[in-house]
Amino acid sequence: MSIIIKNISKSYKKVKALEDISLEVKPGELFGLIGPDGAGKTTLFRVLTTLLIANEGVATVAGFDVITDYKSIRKNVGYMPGKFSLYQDLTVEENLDFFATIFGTTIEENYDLIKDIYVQIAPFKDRRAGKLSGGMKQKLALCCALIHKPKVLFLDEPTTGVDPVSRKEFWEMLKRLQQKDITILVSTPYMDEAALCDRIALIQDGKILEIDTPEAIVKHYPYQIYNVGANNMYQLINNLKEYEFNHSVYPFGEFVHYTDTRENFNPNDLKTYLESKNLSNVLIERTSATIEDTFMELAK
Ligand SMILES: Nc1ncnc2c1ncn2[C@@H]1O[C@H](COP(=O)(O)OP(=O)(O)OP(=O)(O)O)[C@@H](O)[C@H]1O
Repeated sequence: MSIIIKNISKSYKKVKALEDISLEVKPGELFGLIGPDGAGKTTLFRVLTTLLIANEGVATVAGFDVITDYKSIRKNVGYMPGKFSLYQDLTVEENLDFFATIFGTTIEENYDLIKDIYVQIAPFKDRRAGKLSGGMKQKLALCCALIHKPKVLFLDEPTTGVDPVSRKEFWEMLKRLQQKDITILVSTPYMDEAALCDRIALIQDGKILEIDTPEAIVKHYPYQIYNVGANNMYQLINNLKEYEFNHSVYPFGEFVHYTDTRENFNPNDLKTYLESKNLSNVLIERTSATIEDTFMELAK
C-alpha cells in the first residue's frame, strides 16, 4: 500500500478535526477525499505530510511511518497545499529552481516528469508568480511539487477557485501523472470531480462516511430520485418539505431532487398535491443518483 491510515484522530482543543479515520491507498491509485469546507481534509494532509502530529492512530506513506520516518517521507512525497504556496516575488523559473535546489536536484534532471505541464507556463517563465492567473499558478505549484520526482503526491483542493477549463485540464494532467507510477491523494469540495478518481472517501465533520469507487457509491444509493420543477422554485421547495411523504428535498441545478418514503409512490399524487398549492408547470421525472445525492443522504 502507498498510504495506510489506521484510526487517526486529531483535535484542536475542543474541535475534533479527525475522528478515527482509517483508509488505504494502493500504489498508482488516484484517490479522492471528497468533503465540504471544514470536513478535515487539510488536517489529514498535514498529518500525512508530517507537518502535524495526530493524537491517536498510525499512518505510513510510501512505507515510511509519519512519526519515526518523517525525514524519508519529506524526501519521497510532493505536497501542493490548498493555499498558494509559491514565492510571489520570484519568477516562474526561479520558483521552480528554488524547489529543485532544496530537494538537491535540478530542473533538467526531472524535466521529463514536468515537461507536459511546464511547457504551458514556459512562455511566462520570467513573470513573477504573483502576477500569474489562477490556472497558471496552479500549474506552477504542481511543477514545484513534482520537481523531486515524488512517489506520492498530495494535492489539497488544487482546483478551488480555478476556472472550469483549467479544472478540466488539471484533471487530465493528473491522469497522465498516474501513468508515470505516482500515487495521488487529492481533495476537492467539487462532487463532479469525484467521478474522475479511481476510488473516493466521502468525509464530513472529521469522519469517513463511505469509501468505494465512484460507480459503486452511486449504485448503493437506496432511493429513486425525481427531478421536480415548477414555476416558483422557492415555493416548490417549501411545499415539498411540507409534504408528509417526503424523504429528502434539496435544490439541484434547475430542479429539486426529491425522494419519497413510500415504495408504491405515484408521481401523479405529488403532482396533484403541488397543483393544489397553486404551483404551475409542475414536472416530475425519474433521474439517476449522483455522488452529491449519496453525500447528502449519508450526511443526513
Ligand atoms: N489550527 C486550528 N485551530 C483550531 N481549529 C482548527 C485549526 N485548523 C483547522 N481547524 C478546525 O478543524 C476542522 C477541520 O478543518 P480542516 O481545515 O482540516 O478542514 P478542510 O476539510 O480542509 O476544510 P477547509 O477547506 O475549510 O480547510 C474545522 O472545524 C476547522 O475549523
